Amino acid sequence: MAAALLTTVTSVASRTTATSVSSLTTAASVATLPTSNSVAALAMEHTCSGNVTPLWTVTGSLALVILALVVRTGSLAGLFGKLAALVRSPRAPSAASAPAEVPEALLLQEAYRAAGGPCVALRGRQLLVTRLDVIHRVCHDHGLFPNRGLPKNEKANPLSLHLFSLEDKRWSVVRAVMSPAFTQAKLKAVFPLHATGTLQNIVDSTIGDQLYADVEIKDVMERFVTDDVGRTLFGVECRALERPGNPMHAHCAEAFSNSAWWRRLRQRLMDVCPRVAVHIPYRNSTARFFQKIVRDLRTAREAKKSSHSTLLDSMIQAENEMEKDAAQGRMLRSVHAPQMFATFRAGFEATAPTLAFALLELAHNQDVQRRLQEELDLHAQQDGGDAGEAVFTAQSLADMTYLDCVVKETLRKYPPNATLIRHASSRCTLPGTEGDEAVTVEEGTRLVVPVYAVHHDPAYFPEPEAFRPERFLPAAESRGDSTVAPANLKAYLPFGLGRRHCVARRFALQEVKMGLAAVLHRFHVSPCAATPSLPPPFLAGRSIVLALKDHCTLRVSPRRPRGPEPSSPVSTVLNKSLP
Ligand code: HEM
Repeated sequence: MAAALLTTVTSVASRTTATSVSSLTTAASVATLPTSNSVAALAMEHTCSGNVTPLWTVTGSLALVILALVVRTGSLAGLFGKLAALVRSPRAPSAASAPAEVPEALLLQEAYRAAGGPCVALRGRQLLVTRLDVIHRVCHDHGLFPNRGLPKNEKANPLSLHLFSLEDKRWSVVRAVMSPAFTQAKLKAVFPLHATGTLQNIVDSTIGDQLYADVEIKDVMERFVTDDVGRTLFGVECRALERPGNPMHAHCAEAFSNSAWWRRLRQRLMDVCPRVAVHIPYRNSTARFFQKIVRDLRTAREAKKSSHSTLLDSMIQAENEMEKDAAQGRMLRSVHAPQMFATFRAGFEATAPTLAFALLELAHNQDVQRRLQEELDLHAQQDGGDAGEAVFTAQSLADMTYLDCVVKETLRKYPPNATLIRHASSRCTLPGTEGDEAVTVEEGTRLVVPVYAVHHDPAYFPEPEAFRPERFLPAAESRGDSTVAPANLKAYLPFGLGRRHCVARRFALQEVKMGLAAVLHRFHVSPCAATPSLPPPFLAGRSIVLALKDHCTLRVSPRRPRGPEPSSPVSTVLNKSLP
């Protein structure tokens, strides 16, 4: 079945474009390279890999860009100044390792620390919101700050129609359709489908007969979440764990990478001239890839070959219910592929890094790892099996307090979405507090919430650079450990706030816990010569996502004898369409 789906997905790509197979190979080869951009950068920088964009579109767009820059800078000299700045930019390839390369989260942290009031003006029409009460006010005021206001061009990039960038009415319709897919009941139903058995087997086979193996854990986790999201949310087997370079994984990796020059140019132009930047055409084999998969899945679902109700089922059902409102039905139909793409990419950009950061910390903090493994062993026994398989029920996962603390502490120290963004829909005033003057916010201003800086503020989380899961223990279980004061928990924002908070929060937590439990119940992790020290270097660039700059290699050794291989619980619904 693995090979079958792989062939399907490849054939989807190969029918799409003559060059897409080789482009997938290229994409596969960058799958383990440092990445950049974000779920949100989906909106800022919707990237697609694949076939070569016609020369005339590139030329035309460049001419347009140059013209717009001349207009904007006022003169040719000004334009050359801007271009020189672009070339000197820390993100230009020639300056890839320039010392000036600072991740955005750290730049915002500097501004946050230096701030004297509740807001600090940033470049362009942006305000950094630094005070907690103002942050909460902004994020909860859906009337004044309903959207993120991210630049987009839906025509040039059909994948941009995902929930993160949708606005107003379209956002509320799609959000209402997606939310029920992440209820407690739905998550319980998909519980047995998590790809944890495959994850254990892959690590196992990497170690083979040796005592240990040095494993690039970031790549393994990216492939795990690709398989996991495929199974649990879409009912498909992606087999990314078994087949590195699998097209689904490759498309996500390529979309997340910053390797193409035109993508870097577009990204730089977003700073200077966003309205022009969004007109630089996108390559869209990734869009066609996801559109084709959605079509195939739709056909399979209609023929009732589905094994369980998926996120896509919810979307199709909602679309069918919109018969009375044809325009809305059409709108929903047009957003299936973007949601699917964004869902896979969110796993890639948020869930997988969380797993990698957690394992990196646990490798460096052996006492924390030991305590967590004691808890895992205890619950595995209670669940009736300790033969080397991670046997956890939904209930035992919910009962593991220390696992919960480890995940919370990981997300505090390394919030994958290191910045929240809101866009002022009209002119308004944020009332001053604690003696500060009120701040007037002009319509169209972007409000920036520096989550990373808040999470590292010792006023809320003492010794913020220490990895101390105990700080999140419930008071009754803290055994004298100092825990976060309830008032300071308002500073904990890994999934955002208000009506635009992460729609998949519960699912993401379940997936991270399942992944961690699977690895640590069976294996022990420790640092090796190639392991990054703490804090690890972060990827630089204009991105709201906090990502590891380099590989994350850890020494992994088995804790006990290995168990039998589990079989797949998911019917491969794409199977019939395979050659
Ligand atoms: C550890 C994993 C994850 C973290 C820490 C995370 C965090 C976030 C954050 C901070 C936001 C912005 C919230 C705001 O602006 O207030 C967000 C939005 C979003 N996330 Fe997640 N996320 C994670 C995983 C996922 C996954 C796996 C999915 C998809 C299945 C997902 C789908 C989304 C969507 C669609 C939005 C936009 C929501 C909207 O605008 O209505 N996230 N996420």
